[in-house]
Amino acid sequence: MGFENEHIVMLPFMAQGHLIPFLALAKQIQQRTNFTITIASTPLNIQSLQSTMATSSNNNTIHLAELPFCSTDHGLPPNTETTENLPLKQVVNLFAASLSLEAPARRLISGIIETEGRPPLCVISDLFFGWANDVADSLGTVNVSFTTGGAYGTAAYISIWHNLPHRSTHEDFFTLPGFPEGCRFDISQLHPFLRAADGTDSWSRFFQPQISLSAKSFGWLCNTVEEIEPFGLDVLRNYVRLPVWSIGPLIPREALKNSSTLDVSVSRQRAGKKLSFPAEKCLEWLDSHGSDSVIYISFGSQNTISETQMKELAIGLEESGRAFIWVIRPPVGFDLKGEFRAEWLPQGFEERMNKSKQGLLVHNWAPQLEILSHKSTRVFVSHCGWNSVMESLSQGVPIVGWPLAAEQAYNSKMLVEEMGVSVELTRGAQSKIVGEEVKGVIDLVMDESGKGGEMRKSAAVIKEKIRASIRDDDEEKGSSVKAMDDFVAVLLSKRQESSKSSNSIVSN
Ligand SMILES: O=c1ccn([C@@H]2O[C@H](COP(=O)(O)OP(=O)(O)O[C@H]3O[C@H](CO)[C@@H](O)[C@H](O)[C@H]3O)[C@@H](O)[C@H]2O)c(=O)[nH]1
Repeated sequence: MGFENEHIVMLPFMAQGHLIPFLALAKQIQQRTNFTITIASTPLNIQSLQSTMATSSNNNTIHLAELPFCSTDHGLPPNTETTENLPLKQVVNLFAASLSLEAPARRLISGIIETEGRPPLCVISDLFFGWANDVADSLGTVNVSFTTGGAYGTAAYISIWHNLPHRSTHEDFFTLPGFPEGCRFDISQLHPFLRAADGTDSWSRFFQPQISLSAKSFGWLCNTVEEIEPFGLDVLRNYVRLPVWSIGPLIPREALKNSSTLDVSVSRQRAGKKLSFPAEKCLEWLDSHGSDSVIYISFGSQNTISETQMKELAIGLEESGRAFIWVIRPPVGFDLKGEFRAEWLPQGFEERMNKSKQGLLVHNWAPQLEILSHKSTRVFVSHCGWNSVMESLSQGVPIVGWPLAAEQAYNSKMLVEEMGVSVELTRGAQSKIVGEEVKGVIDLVMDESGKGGEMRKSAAVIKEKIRASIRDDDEEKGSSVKAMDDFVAVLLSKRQESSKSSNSIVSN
């Protein structure tokens, strides 16, 4: 049986922070093995992936398949198929709606079996799609869960959902099953939805069963690197008791070379996004600033901060006198797709920043990886979404954390305590923060002789470890390359075993 004819079906959750690494994973597996990959998602996500792939080469064996989905059937606004632009309180409806993909996914895989005469080698499903285990199992294949988060953050997040540890503490902190006793988590590191969770609310009703089902998968893939998260991987492996292959970073290889700035076409090949501001202009703006002088600020694809916080962040940035690029969206409580209003910022802020060239406000979406890889970028003020973390560290850029939701607070904790590459400015969209504190943290991280210099050195070490993990030459293979090879070999030997046993059943 020719292994080159193998087929893998991928089922990503509907969010940019998941679709981007899923597509990168598909490309990596495809380039390494020549397998056929089918990524299946809802129609609008498939359209967006299609436009992404139209700009990149070498994807002739990555197929896209639509799974029928109508957002209004699930109480979501019309044409809403991702978390982007969806207020956080409605994101839970999208999670619940994702359960409706089980039946079409099953039909899709059955169709593949009919055409190819055998089941796909495996299904790779999002960690949040535990239902894919049952689909794979009943159709004669295996499901592998892919966490688009890091090991530490994922371990903390799943343990919190399983155990709801805050329900049994009266303190401001809690310990977490799976983590050593001495590793304490603060109640403020729980998003208000999680703090209110008691097992009967709509978030718990989705996460608890889906994560438990994913813990029954054949194994897990994790978008991290063995050498940068030894502790997190230990905790995760002990907790799920499954093979966990760390195959990150899922970042275009062009961004991991030692040359300088990336070509702007990379962002078009990643998100299929229409950049609201020409990417070339961002890079020109960065070119006009000195090396290591610019602060980059972004809260990912789906989070935003409050109006008061936005004003204070603006005040702090202006008073710091430092150059910055800020990817800015309407604050919490406003239509995220709507026009940006100047009243959300201090009076005359954007004009002053444009005129003095101190700051560039990019509305909605920026070419993030290109900005991070530019020599002028010095530090990233980030919500600590895992893709942002990996992108920043792969460029040796230290982080100022402002975690907002999901597992971001645990990513931030790990960046501070385990890696020493970050300081946390504040957490949540409800915290009180004043401009002076923002300025204080900026001064701290820009100071090369103190904390800022230490963070930068640690980030440079992590960058080298990330780059070494993808080394793939005759002398040496990096850990992520070995993990990917091992993952594929294990699946193929499972396939051989099952075809041997079905042959022996036939001959008996
Ligand atoms: O203006 C922008 C904003 C984002 N991005 C890209 O979009 C992705 C954003 O991903 P991430 O940083 O992980 O943030 P989220 O979109 O918030 O990601 C979700 O998914 C992640 C992976 O599971 C989780 O770690 C986060 O908590 C969760 O919110 C990254 O690749 C960015 O480069 C851009 O290119 N331009």
